Amino acid sequence: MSKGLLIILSGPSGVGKGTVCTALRPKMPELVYSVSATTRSPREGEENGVNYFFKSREQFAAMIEADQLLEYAEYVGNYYGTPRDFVERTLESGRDIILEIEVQGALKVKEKFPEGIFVFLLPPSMDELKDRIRGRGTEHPDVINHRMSVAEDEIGLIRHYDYAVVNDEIDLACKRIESIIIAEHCKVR
Ligand SMILES: Nc1ncnc2c1ncn2[C@@H]1O[C@H](COP(=O)(O)OP(=O)(O)OP(=O)(O)O)[C@@H](O)[C@H]1O
Ligand SMILES: Nc1nc2c(ncn2[C@@H]2O[C@H](COP(=O)(O)O)[C@@H](O)[C@H]2O)c(=O)[nH]1
Repeated sequence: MSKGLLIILSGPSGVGKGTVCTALRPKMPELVYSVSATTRSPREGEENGVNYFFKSREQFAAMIEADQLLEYAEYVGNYYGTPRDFVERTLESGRDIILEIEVQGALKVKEKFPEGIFVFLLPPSMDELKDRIRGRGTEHPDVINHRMSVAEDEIGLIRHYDYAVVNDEIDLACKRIESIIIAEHCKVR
């Protein structure tokens, strides 16, 4: 049996990665979604094991020490990482898996899995990005400013990705990602 595809979806905070993944689920029910570990506090409505595995800094450090993370990064004051076992088992079973992660982590995945499919989600404009992250209403204004300043650097690393997808309209962005995955399955390897 051939291995599944590893799809990495990155892009600046607030561009709509989570929204696009949620919209993609009913369209691509066979696609598996990786749940990350983080030291960030849960937002209202977020559930442990569903949105993230919420960890203390000590617990996260223990996961690093035990080599349980495929990649991890510190992002705007918190740690985020991808549990390794789940990703590896999913790929071995022939299923495709998508990681929704920030850019430093994506570049670490690329070192280990250069055959991964690296997709960068772009906002229609930087003003729209700021409106989206503000409009979500989940972060303190200082954190929004910090995330926006990181966003410029993140977009500067787009050359390391295989595909750039503009998230102008959610349905269109989903279709573009769906088309990329279908095309990657048709690729002669
Ligand atoms: N195409 C779109 N048009 C308008 N609003 C959008 C679009 N996509 C997402 N949004 C809105 O933008 C906000 C941020 O989206 P979302 O939380 O999915 O971003 P994210 O990239 O996952 O952010 P983070 O990296 O911080 O987790 C949400 O309020 C969402 O409803
Ligand atoms: N390197 C990783 N980045 C991750 C992971 N899981 C999520 N993220 C990214 O962190 C930022 C902030 O997320 P938020 O939920 O606090 O808004 C965002 O870009 C996520 O995509 C991970 O496992 N590794």
